[in-house]
Amino acid sequence: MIRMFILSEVDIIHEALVINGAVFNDRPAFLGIMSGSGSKKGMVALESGPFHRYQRLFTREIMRALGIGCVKGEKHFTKSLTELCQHLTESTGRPLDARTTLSSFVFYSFSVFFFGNASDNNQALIKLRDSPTELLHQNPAFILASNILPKHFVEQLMPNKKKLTDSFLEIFQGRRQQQQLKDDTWSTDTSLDSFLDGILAIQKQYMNKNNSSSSSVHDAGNQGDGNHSNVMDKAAAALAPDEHYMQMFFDFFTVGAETSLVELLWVLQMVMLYPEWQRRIQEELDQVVGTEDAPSLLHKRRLHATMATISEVYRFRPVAALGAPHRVTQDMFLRGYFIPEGSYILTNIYAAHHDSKLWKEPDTFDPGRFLDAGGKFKIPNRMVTFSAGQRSCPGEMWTRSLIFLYITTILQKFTLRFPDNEDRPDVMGEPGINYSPCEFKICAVPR
Ligand code: HEM
Repeated sequence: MIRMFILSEVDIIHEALVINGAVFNDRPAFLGIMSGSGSKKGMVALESGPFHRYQRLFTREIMRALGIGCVKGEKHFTKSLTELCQHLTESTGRPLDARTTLSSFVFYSFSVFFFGNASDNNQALIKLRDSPTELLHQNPAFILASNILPKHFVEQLMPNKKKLTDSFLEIFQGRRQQQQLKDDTWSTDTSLDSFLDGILAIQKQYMNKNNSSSSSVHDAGNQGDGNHSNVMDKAAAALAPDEHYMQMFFDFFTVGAETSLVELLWVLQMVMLYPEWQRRIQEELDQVVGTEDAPSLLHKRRLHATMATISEVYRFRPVAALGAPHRVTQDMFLRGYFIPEGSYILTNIYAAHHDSKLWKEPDTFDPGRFLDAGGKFKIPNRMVTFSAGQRSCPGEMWTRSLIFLYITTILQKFTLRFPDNEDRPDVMGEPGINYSPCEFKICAVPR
């Protein structure tokens, strides 16, 4: 019998995933079956240990080199934001389905970040952009079936996965051919265009190991321990084949693009349900950014109501409400409870964010809780929207940039309203693998 424990308070989540991370950060095997990867490929279902550490290290290094979370990384969003504003302008205030409208732009931002311009001519990715749900959506029954059916049946149930990973491989190999023409000094230190370029640099570093004594993934992971470097080298060797990277791309796409889209939809819905906060955001955008310049991450520190509203949505409606399952690698006591080896752990992020010991009136949407008496934004430190510890979300900075830039760019130019004569969506949303808002329509009225 496998036991499952659900952690529902921020301190306990922290104690398990951060302080006792070595024991609490493995994944249950069923996740590998669900993602079609097994526990030795990709990132989401990967067993804990050196492979996982190595992937996290180079992911962090590539994100840093791409400037994700800083002004340098804003370029990944520019084109999709311009096209979105054009689309909203052309809609002339007519009701638009929020999900259908936003999804293609968010998925496009995602593919630009991942593949740069290399994605522009790939048919499968163009299709993904045009109808993302068609490619990524899987029947929920599949999740149950994947636990009991043999692997080749599961693959037949996931035809979209094959389409997607084939297109990733095509882009990957095409780009590698182009990059092979470049000289050997090309690495993650040089300016990268996309996550894909970062992966190619990592592969090249591995192949040219003798030249990799300057800043490299191996150095980044080496904390003065010769054995550590050795272990990382072995992990690099095991992960060198392309198929590992294809599964990693697949994991990032399926986990990342949908979750960030859904969180963005929550933010939009909340500013429409609470127009007083929408007005406050617009007023401060007018003061701080004006109407001519594009909002930038540099403005974050001066956009207090904006930051407070986004943070309150992260608290109030965390899209990954139950996190992702963990597996315990040895017998353990946590707060007096005995947790046997092999137990599954879920983090109830929703409950942690609605804990009345930490939050006054937790079921009320109130961005004001993140503002001090002078109206300045107070950085929240009791939230786990992106989880915590070695398995915490590697896409956090990308998502935070996306949501900030989308909300500020849209509200600088448009006022969002529900269509007249239509019921407001239920703020409780819809439960599911992702905690999503109910369907709603947007009227974007130019300001
Ligand atoms: C609002 C958007 C997002 C939220 C709320 C979110 C939240 C989370 C949470 C709660 C986890 C589970 C962590 C754990 O197991 O303890 C997770 C894992 C993960 N997320 Fe995100 N995520 C978001 C967007 C993204 C994006 C954009 C990407 C990709 C760029 C991404 C990639 C991943 C991956 C690969 C994992 C597995 C990490 C591992 O097992 O080491 N996520 N995310």
